[in-house]
Amino acid sequence: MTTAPSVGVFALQGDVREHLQVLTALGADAFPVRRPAELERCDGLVLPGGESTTMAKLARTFELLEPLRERVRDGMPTFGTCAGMILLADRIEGGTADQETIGGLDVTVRRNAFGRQVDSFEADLPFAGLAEPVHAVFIRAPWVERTGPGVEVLAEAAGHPVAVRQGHLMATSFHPEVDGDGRVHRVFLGLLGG
Ligand SMILES: NC(=O)CC[C@H](N)C(=O)O
Repeated sequence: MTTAPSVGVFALQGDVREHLQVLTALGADAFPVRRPAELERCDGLVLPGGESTTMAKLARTFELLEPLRERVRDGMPTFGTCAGMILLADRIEGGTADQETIGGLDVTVRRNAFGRQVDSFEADLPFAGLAEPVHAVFIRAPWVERTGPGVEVLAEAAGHPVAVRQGHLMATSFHPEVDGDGRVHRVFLGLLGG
């Protein structure tokens, strides 16, 4: 690509720094997003892992929720990881009664799906379009319970989708930012049109 794409990382809560590092290493102009003006600068956005109910509440408080919904609806490439996957989902199971999302991704996501016994685990998963498996780190992770017709499954674990794509939207249940392997982020940057 001729100029580096501007890629924001939602930064009101969650593991922001690791995403910024991976995106920067891949040549993106990566920066934290806490305000609507910062969101306006974004060619693409990452919604990191964290706590999805807290992230949604803070987005509402800081007047980012509606602008986020608008940008996602208007086609901004957006990548949600773990809690970020929950935020992108149109439907949640196991959420709190009043839990809001940004939405846009036609999936039903189950929060904390892998159960208490396996709070966190790691697995090497085949990932559509990548020659070698991805080392996936799951931390109190969701899985995708149901997908709409336009949703492509990129990876699965325990018989459920854990990475999906629908047009300009992409989401993983796991944390591709923690082991320094930039391949999944590179797939996302490919959605920015380069
Ligand atoms: N690592 C994570 O992002 C965990 C997500 C968290 N369990 C939630 O429901 O928001």
